[in-house]
Amino acid sequence: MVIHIATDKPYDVLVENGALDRAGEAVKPLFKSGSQAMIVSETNVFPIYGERLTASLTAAGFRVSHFVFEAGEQQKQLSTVMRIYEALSEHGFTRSDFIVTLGGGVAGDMGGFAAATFLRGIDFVQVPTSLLAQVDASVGGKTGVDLPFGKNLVGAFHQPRLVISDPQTLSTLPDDFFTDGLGEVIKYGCIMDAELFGQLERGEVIDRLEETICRCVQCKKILVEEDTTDKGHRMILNFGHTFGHALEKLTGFSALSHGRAVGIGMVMAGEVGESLGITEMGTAARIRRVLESYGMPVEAGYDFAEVVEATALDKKSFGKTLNLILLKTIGECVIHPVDRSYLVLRYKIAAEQKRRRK
Ligand SMILES: NC(=O)c1ccc[n+]([C@@H]2O[C@H](COP(=O)([O-])OP(=O)(O)OC[C@H]3O[C@@H](n4cnc5c(N)ncnc54)[C@H](O)[C@@H]3O)[C@@H](O)[C@H]2O)c1
Ligand SMILES: O=C(O)C(=O)C[C@@H](O)[C@H](O)[C@H](O)COP(=O)(O)O
Ligand SMILES: [Zn+2]
Repeated sequence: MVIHIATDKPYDVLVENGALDRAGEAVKPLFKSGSQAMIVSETNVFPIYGERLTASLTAAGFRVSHFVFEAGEQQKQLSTVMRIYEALSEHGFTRSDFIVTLGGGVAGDMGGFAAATFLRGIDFVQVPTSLLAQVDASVGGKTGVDLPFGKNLVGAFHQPRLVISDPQTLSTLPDDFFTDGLGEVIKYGCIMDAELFGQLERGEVIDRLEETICRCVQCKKILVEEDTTDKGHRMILNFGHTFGHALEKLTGFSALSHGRAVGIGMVMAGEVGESLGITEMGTAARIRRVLESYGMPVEAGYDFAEVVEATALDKKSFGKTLNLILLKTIGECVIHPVDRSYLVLRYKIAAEQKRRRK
């Protein structure tokens, strides 16, 4: 299936079994013959898929090099980007050359950021290989890296020229990371696709993987086309992320992976929404149950005030006001501005009331 993303610089998302081996022919019409392509990938994925991707791009007439970094979120930082710049410089990359990111969201975000900034912007193509990257990270042009002060704090909007998603690559994805991808799938169900949420509750999505990937990309397409630079409605894609990103920061970007952190963040956002009278009662419990059914954690393990404090640099904050993404009900979202201190107070009162009711 091909999903067209009609942003200022439009592009296609190709979701197709076997697409990896057809990457060269898919990319060929987009770039001049003889251009250079650098595959930016990491130590788990490149050994499995690097050779096939290189062969396909070479057969299409491109000169192919690669940059491979140590896998993991902890490498999603500026020092790794610096090493990508070095590699691009050594190979004499010019503005007619391009990067091909191969891997999960880490390779995509960081390789995309290198592309956004090297020579003030060169093109890139995403070849996502994790569920999380196929359903979410490879689409929409958010690129960037983490800082010790917070998640994705340095970045740029830079849309890829093409996304090549091959669901067959998920056959080698470790179960734990597959589960992580489900965290973002659950998010799509929560924010705008109640039917998808129902499928998740009934345990139906794993047998319909290709359909699920396309369904999530279709949701993201709507939001990215409407609000490419994340100033308005696109912010709902951050449901669960305010608290999730805070938890990733508190755990040093190592102990808690993105999908799981977002899962806990969605439960927290559900509870906050209920305590503010915005979210239909029982919604947080539904999110909690669905996460638990896929073996995901649901408790933060931190005091609520500490988590709120760690949201200080959230990109949806304006001064002391934090734009929280809350649900009205499953499948329906609102952007709700709150004062941080009020949030802590209101949450404490609701928790106390809940404790007394028990
Ligand atoms: N830009 C966006 O819109 C966006 C959206 C969501 C998440 N993200 C970012 O994405 C990152 C998380 O992505 P992720 O979960 O893919 O993490 P990841 O890139 O670290 O990949 C997860 C793990 O799976 C391994 N892996 C990936 N594909 C594999 C395959 N096919 N076979 C074997 N191993 C494979 C990786 O080596 C890694 O160990 C976070 O940094 C998050 O902030 C970005
Ligand atoms: O594409 C978006 O918009 C998203 O918010 C998708 C999120 O799943 C993703 O984790 C994104 O990287 C969050 O970006 P941030 O800029 O809010 O850190
Ligand atoms: Zn996310």
